[in-house]
Order: sequence, then structure tokens, then C-alpha cells
Amino acid sequence: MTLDGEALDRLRKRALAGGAEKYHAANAAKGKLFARERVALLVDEGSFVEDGLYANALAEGLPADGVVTGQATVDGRPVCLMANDSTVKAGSWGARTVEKIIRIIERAYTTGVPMIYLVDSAGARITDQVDLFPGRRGAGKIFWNQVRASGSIPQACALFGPSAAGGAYIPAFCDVVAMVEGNASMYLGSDRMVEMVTGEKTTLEKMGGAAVHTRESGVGHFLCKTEVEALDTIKRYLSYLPDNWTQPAPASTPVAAPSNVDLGALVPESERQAFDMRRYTRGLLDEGSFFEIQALWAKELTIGFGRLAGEAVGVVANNSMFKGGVLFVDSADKATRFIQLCDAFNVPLLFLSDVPGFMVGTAVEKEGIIRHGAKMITAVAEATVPKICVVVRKAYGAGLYAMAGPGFEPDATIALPSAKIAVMGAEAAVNAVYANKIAAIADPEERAAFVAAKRAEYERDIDIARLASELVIDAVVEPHELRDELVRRFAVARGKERHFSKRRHGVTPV
Ligand SMILES: CCC(=O)SCCNC(=O)CCNC(=O)[C@H](O)C(C)(C)COP(=O)(O)OP(=O)(O)OC[C@H]1O[C@@H](n2cnc3c(N)ncnc32)[C@H](O)[C@@H]1OP(=O)(O)O
Repeated sequence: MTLDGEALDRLRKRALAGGAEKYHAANAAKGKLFARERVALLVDEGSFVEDGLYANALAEGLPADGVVTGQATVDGRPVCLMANDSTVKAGSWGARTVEKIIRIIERAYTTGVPMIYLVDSAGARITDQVDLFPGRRGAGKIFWNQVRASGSIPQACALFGPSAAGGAYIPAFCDVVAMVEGNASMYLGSDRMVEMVTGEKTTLEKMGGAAVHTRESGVGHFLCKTEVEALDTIKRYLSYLPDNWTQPAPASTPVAAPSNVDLGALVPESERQAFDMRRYTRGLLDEGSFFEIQALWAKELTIGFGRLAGEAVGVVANNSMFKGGVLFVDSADKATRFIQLCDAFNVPLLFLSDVPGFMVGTAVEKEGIIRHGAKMITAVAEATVPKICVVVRKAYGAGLYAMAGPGFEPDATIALPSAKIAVMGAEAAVNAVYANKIAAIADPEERAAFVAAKRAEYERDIDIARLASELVIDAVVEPHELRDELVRRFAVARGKERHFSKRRHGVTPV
């Protein structure tokens, strides 16, 4: 049978229109855009080529089988994309949906371009499960492809609605997930299922909403007020990354650092006084270039991309404004993944250290602080991208190792003149070594004098000039010299040989 122009036009219009009007209206009432509007907002005008528009065109009520897939350019660079159409069976995956998604990820991987996922889906279409769930090209193959593509091409997800059950793994295998407040959710079992299985009464928002995942679980990376903001966030994310792992990170026009930030004045002398490392980072980088990731989760550690004289860098920085900048289970995980991301995509790493060490105590031991901390230290060791450690104020204990200290093959360890590097802070050290002697001194004045003397002795021992003279650190620079020093050092490190170990891959620590 051949299709005449009219019949083709009818088929095309039906496929382009998506599902029933009531579902369009329901989405609009929630402030949600149609999948095709999202694609149009994301890509360069006129650049989109679609595959599989006629998927399931002969069936009733399944236009494009509920997903839009194709290629386009974003800011002039090629990408592959998929967008669930939640007006068609709540964006659930039928057999052709799954095949379309698999094919577009395979296309992204083989052509070496970023893959963007615009997600709004009920997960597997339960009514058609035999066709889409268990087989060799079933839904599992989506995840297999995502895992294969991980670290080879950037994968970014904007989540606009639910991402249920198996569907929740598409965001999970992406580098980053932008979630729209109020509408986006991710969960393995729906609220109805949770009540049935455990008796818990909950809601999608309370269990897996954008606030939960960007503030508490860390599964979401950006909390966005609108769909447009989520799409812009994905574009900005991609602007720091190459198309694939074989290419250098893209540079942009150099911009000066903000003229109104005095880096020296931002860091208080007293270790007991907190300061906002995000301000410090913004003051150091090209003005307006800092793009923070997971800003709301594990805030004791700040991560994000920025630029130094136009070149992309990934920043890992301790922030004493939150939990004193101590590393916890979540902050170690946050750092681990970001370090791997930068290393995969050739983005040099800048560590800004003001770390008292890893948290101690029963609670964190039960949470496996050793396991999580070891993963962060592993990621730092394995990263062969240029990496520079700046001790802004202090680097104590294993915190020094986690922040790419001298033993971790950094291209340089730089200290500011007031920086301290030690196995622990003076107070803790004096207590650790002299607790018995201190307890034995009855006279309070004599005891205080003893503690002060031992403290002074300890501080002389870890004096930064001494560490420089022992070649522990490579340079001591004034705060106003730091930016230029980093620009020069990253420039010379750019051409370095990158290899780590003779093996297929390491074994994840404990
Ligand atoms: C790999 C393993 C897996 O992924 S198992 C997948 C399991 N998925 C689920 O349990 C999610 C079930 N669905 C839901 O909870 C809701 O539909 C969510 C996603 C919250 C959306 O709610 P809402 O926007 O109100 O839509 P709705 O429930 O009225 O559904 C609209 C139409 O879509 C259908 N639908 C929904 N989910 C599925 C599904 N997973 N499989 C098959 N059909 C599904 C509904 O039946 C409804 O269809 P119709 O338009 O009335 O014909």
C-alpha cells in the first residue's frame, strides 16, 4: 500500500499532536510544556531531525509511541536527544519507545556527541511488558547503553514530571539531573505501591520530589523553578564539556576575575571563624563563570565548573560555612563523582582546601565513612587530568589526601602564606599526645601554660615556610598572585601524559 500525500499528512499531524487533549490540558494546568515544545526550546532553531515519528502510527492513541527522538545542535554543537511525551500513556515505554531510546543512545555513543534526556515518564508500559521488558533489546538495554556511554559522551537529564520505577534509572545513569520544582519526581515505587507494600502513606513529592532529591538524597543536581530554567541549566552544563572523551574541554573568551573581591580579606585568620568558599571561588575565577553543581546537598563541600582565563576547570572546595567544612559520607560521594566526571571529560581539577579532615564518631562509622572516604581518595588518585591543590587555609589529616595533597601526583601543591598542613589541628594534636600529662597538672595556670607551650611548639613544626623548605609544597603565593599562578600552571600541565596503572580497572575500595 502506498501513502498518498493526504494520508501521510494525516499520519504526520496525528503523530506530532501527541496524546488526548485532556492530557495536554492537565499538563498545562501544572505548568508543564508539551514534549515537542521542550525540544524546540532546547535546540537551535531549525536544527532538529527526528527519527521514528511514525512509531506505532497504525495503533490508536500511541503517537510516536510516546517519545520524541532525534539529533540537533545546541549552541551550534551536535547532540542526540529523547523526550518522553507524557500525554501518551503517561510517557510509559512501549516496545517501540524502548527501541527508539536505545537507538538514539547508540547513535550518540557511536558518533561521539552528548545525549540529552528530557524525562517525564511512568516507566515500563505494564500492559505491554513482554514486548518491552525482558528481551535482548528490552528496557534493560537502555541502561546497558547508558552505562557504556558513561564517561565517553556527556549525558544530561532534565526531569519535568514523574520518573517512575525503571524510568528512574535513566536520570540515575546521567552525569547530572535538573529537576523542576513541584512537578519532577523520581522513585522506584509509586505512592500507591509503597502503601500496598509497606503501609506507609506518602506522596510522590514527599518521597521523590525535586526538593528531596536535590537537598537530601543527592540524586538530583539542580533544583529549577521552571522548565525553561531546567533546559538552560542543561545547556550551561554542556558548555563546559567536550562532545566526547577524546576531545579537550571547550575554551571560551577569557574574562577577568571580579574586580571587587579581595581574596586575602575573605579568609579569616582564626580557624574557628567560617568563611564562604563559594565567594572565594567566584572571586578567583573568570567573572560569572562559576557554575555550581549540587549546591543544596552536602554543602560542606562545593563542586562546580568555572573558567580560568577562558579555560574550563572543575573546582572541589571545602566550605567551612557548613559543618565546618568537615568531610562526611555525602560530601565524599559528591566529590568522588565530580572528580570522575572531570577526569573523564578532560576538565582540569582545582582543589581549594580548607579541610579539618573526615568526620569521626559512631554515627559516621555506621554510615561507612571509611568506605566513602576511600572512594573519594581513590578518585583523586586515579584522576590523571591536570590537578592542582591550593591550601587556602588548612589541610588536616586524610583531608589532605582527599584534596589532592602532595602524595596524589598533583601538578602542584600551592599554599597561601597563612596555610597549615598537618596530621591534625594544634588543639587536637596536643590533646592526643599530652592528655595524660595535662590531666596530671593540678594548677590551672600551670596547665594552661603547658598547653600553650606545646601548642606553640606544634605550630612551629608545621610552619608553612618549613614545609616549603622541606619541598612538601611547590609554591607559596600571596592571595592576589594566586589566579595568575594557577593560569600559568594549568597551561603548562595541559600537555601532560595521562596514565595511572597497568590494569583493566581497580576494585572499588571496601
Ligand atoms: C522497568 C520496570 C518499570 O519501569 S515498571 C513501571 C511501573 N510504573 C508505575 O508503577 C507507574 C504507574 N503510573 C503512575 O503512577 C501514574 O500514571 C503517573 C506516572 C504518576 C502519572 O500519573 P497521571 O499523570 O495522573 O496519569 P494517569 O495515571 O492518569 O495515566 C494516564 C494514562 O497512562 C496510563 N499509564 C500510566 N502509567 C502506565 C504504565 N506504567 N503502563 C501502562 N499504562 C500506564 C494510564 O492507564 C492512563 O491510560 P489511559 O489514557 O486512561 O488509557
